[in-house]
Amino acid sequence: MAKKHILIVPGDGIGQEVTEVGKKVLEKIAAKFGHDFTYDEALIGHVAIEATGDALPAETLVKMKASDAVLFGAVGHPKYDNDPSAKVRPEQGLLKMRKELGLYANLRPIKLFDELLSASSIKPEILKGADILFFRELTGDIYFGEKGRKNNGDTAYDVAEYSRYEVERIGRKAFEAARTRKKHLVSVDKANVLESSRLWREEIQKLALEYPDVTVEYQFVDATAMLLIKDPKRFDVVVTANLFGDILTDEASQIAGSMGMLASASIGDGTGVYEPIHGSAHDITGKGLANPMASVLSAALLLDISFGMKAESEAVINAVDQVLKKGYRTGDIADASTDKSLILGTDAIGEEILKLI
Ligand SMILES: NC(=O)c1ccc[n+]([C@@H]2O[C@H](COP(=O)([O-])OP(=O)(O)OC[C@H]3O[C@@H](n4cnc5c(N)ncnc54)[C@H](O)[C@@H]3O)[C@@H](O)[C@H]2O)c1
Ligand SMILES: CC(C)[C@H](C(=O)O)[C@@H](O)C(=O)O
Ligand SMILES: [Mg+2]
Repeated sequence: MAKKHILIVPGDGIGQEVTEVGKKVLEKIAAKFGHDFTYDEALIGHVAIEATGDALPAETLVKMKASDAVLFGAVGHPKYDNDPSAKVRPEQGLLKMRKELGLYANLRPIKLFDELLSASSIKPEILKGADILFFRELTGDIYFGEKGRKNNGDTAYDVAEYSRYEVERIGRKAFEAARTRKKHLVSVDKANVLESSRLWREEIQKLALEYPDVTVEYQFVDATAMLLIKDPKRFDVVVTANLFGDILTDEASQIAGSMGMLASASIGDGTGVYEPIHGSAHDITGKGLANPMASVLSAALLLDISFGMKAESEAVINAVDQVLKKGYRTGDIADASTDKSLILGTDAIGEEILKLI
């Protein structure tokens, strides 16, 4: 029996809807395996701005640091997306959280459940067996460099910056993971153009000497974008910078069938944060249509990585697999062959998952 304190941070839009299902899954696991999980909740994003004027209130950060793990939903609101001049924005809360908690490694597993082979727009024979683990650097790059306007506001800039230390620590995590998998690592950069990428490549090359058992392939990001779709099975572990990782993993979500299937773990030296890779999806908010599996699978990563609970984590993944095997789908992973009566909403498919844990 383990005692753990989990902070639930649903955020905005469908973040609220899917995180509720993720939390229920954690409650079910605690009941089934006899753990004592306690929960608290905190604000981030648009809902936090509305309540406090701040996208990451100090109280939320204090609660995050005091918890054993955080289950996070999403942030964002169309009000800000369509107003580039807004000074306070929901996404600032997410970025500040990552920086303040030192969450430099974002693990994004791209795992295709066999049942979803036909849900992807990529041909099944190209997809079958695809299984990729992305290591996206999360606290550096153009996201956190100097930014501003000059020339009376007519020119804008964002600086992409990496230190050797930042590349080395994410690189090491990726090499260690590659060792436990197929011993093949792809490092993605734009070293033919960017100085920060040239430093990235130098550091990965240095690390490679320490991991002679791992084969390293260096790719330029534009080629990776193409190869992911052409031949996803050629990838096993991928390590890349913050911005490239953001873009490539949304693309790679199509290998898994939908954004609604992709979970992630943001880890560093302190509390880990577990978050779907998708956003607040205001086009479907409030309609009960969101696929909660990314949140459920994020809860599985939380159990495995932060709590070392392998059996519990597998029980969650297995429940998702069984629900898919039974033919249940949310709209985003349904296809022309899906029996309409098996297309469920967020809560209903959540209930099916809970029944199988
Ligand atoms: N980690 C985060 O909090 C995060 C991530 C991405 C985007 N955002 C924010 O979210 C807002 C919307 O951004 P966007 O539209 O570019 O990206 P999005 O991920 O919210 O949505 C992209 C598309 O995928 C669909 N989708 C996403 N998750 C789904 C799910 N679980 N089930 C079914 N369909 C799903 C949406 O309906 C939409 O059509 C923006 O404000 C953006 O800044 C936040
Ligand atoms: C909302 C945004 C700041 C965020 C990012 O770019 O990191 C999102 O796209 C993600 O992938 O978590
Ligand atoms: Mg993203």
